[in-house]
Amino acid sequence: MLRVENVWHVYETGREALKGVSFEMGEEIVALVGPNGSGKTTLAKHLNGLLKPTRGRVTVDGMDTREHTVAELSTKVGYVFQNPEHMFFEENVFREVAFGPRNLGLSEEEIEERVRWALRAANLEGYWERTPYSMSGGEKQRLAIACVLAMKPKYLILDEPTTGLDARSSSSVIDAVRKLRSEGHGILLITHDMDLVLELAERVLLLHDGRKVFDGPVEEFFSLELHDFGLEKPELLRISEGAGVGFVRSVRELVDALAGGAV
Ligand SMILES: Nc1ncnc2c1ncn2[C@@H]1O[C@H](COP(=O)(O)OP(=O)(O)OP(=O)(O)O)[C@@H](O)[C@H]1O
Repeated sequence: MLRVENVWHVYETGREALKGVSFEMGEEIVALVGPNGSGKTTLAKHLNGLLKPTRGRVTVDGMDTREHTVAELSTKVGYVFQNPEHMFFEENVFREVAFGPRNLGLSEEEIEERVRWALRAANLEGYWERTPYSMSGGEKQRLAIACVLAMKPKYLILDEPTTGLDARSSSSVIDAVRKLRSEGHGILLITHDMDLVLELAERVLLLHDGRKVFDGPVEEFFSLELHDFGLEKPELLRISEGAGVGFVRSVRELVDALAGGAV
């Protein structure tokens, strides 16, 4: 369980980026949303100890982040940053994914097993010899996920994992996230993409000016006045509501609902 208890974060500039945020998450897909500057990144960085609370407490499966190093916490919480291409420096995918486990001092056999597993989970089987810089945006995004997964973290933080990707690449990333969820990982998705929230999230956490203003199911989130938070309802929902169908999560559900209504 990731547990955030009444966390305040004040940067050296005096900026109060988090003002008493509390939440918990387990093995689920939670979308962390909110306007620019609302505190999403600041909150996410508390979950793997990159930032420590000014006040309050953060625990990762009972480990207080103040009492553990980022290296220790990174085996529990993996953070995939935005624009991951700047992360790669090895000559091939195998070496890139093996880098983290190698630093853990694991045997060559165990390293290879982890790389194999991580590449499979990220839908990158058969990419061992590829050079990271020759890969597409979607492949790089999945490679970044594989690198973090090879540390076998229980929880994953994904920062805008589909931004800038075409539909096909996005859906590979989405498939990879679903697969991880079904294998017992908890995933925190930081995003401005409301279509992605609708498609993938099980729960939504909305921040506004450093405060948690909503924490609940996706359907309830989309019934909020999202304009007040600089967010837009997905087109799919606007169409389904216009058609009198109500809440749907995919084009397929919309079509089924319309077909059902017509019978
Ligand atoms: N290192 C820092 N020093 C001082 N202030 C910071 C620092 N990092 C972030 N802030 C401020 O803290 C507030 C929250 O920033 P944060 O990056 O957490 O927001 P965000 O919701 O992730 O925004 P975005 O959607 O733009 O990525 C903002 O006002 C930001 O300017």
